[in-house]
Amino acid sequence: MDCILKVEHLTKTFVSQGRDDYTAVDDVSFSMNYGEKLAIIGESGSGKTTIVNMITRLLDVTSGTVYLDGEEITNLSGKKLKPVYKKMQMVFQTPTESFDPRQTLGDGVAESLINHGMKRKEAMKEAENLLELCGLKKEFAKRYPHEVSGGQCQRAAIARAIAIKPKLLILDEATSALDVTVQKEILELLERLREERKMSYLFICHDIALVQNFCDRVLVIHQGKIIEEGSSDEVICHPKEAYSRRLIESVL
Ligand SMILES: Nc1ncnc2c1ncn2[C@@H]1O[C@H](COP(=O)(O)OP(=O)(O)OP(=O)(O)O)[C@@H](O)[C@H]1O
Repeated sequence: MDCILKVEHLTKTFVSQGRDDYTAVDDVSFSMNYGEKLAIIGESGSGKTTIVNMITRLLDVTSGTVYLDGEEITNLSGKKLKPVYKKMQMVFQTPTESFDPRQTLGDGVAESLINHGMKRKEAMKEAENLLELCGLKKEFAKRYPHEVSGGQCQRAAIARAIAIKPKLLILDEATSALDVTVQKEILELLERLREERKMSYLFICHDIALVQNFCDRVLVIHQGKIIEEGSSDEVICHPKEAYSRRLIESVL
């Protein structure tokens, strides 16, 4: 298989007592090539995070199939997910919340290396190197999450996500909280890592300019369905669907 990620007929229906069933994701299929930068755009509530949560196995699928690097991962759980998370990592919007406040950033980055078999001393050294690679001085390894800025914490979150050399990074609004300069630096860092490590990026993003400048391809989601897909330039400059046009006009 020549794609890092392939999802087929992915569907999620939320069933809660006393409420009507709600299908948040409805028969979504797409694939991503190695080294590709794909964006999913859609208004709030359209199902983007639900798709990501199913891909990352934070949420069970109602139906459909997920393949990562040629292997089906749809129903894996527990220990079987360890090799999956070696290939796929996530970066979220609020990095401060994803680090343990009682641990230094160095400990946070080293943790995943230790979990994957590296000795602690070696992992701490590697954590410093990773922080440096992500544009933070080694000293930041000794700082706690509340002692750094949002942008610095996001760099540390990227350092942690790339520590075990994943092939796919999923970024859910990962640069939304950052100012334009920091955002630009982080995107440059991601591009460098992509070239060096052939990584693929799945972006969940409201920032159309970022999608156009950074991503190769875009999926437009409306009410849980893909309603349009194509190259970033095609979809953003010449959307075919009225919904895509409205969405793009509303955020530009
Ligand atoms: N656990 C749940 N139970 C019931 N409905 C849910 C649950 N989680 C999400 N939903 C609903 O599913 C729909 C899709 O939500 P989702 O979080 O995937 O949207 P989104 O596109 O990521 O939105 P945003 O851009 O605001 O993060 C929403 O209508 C949401 O209310």
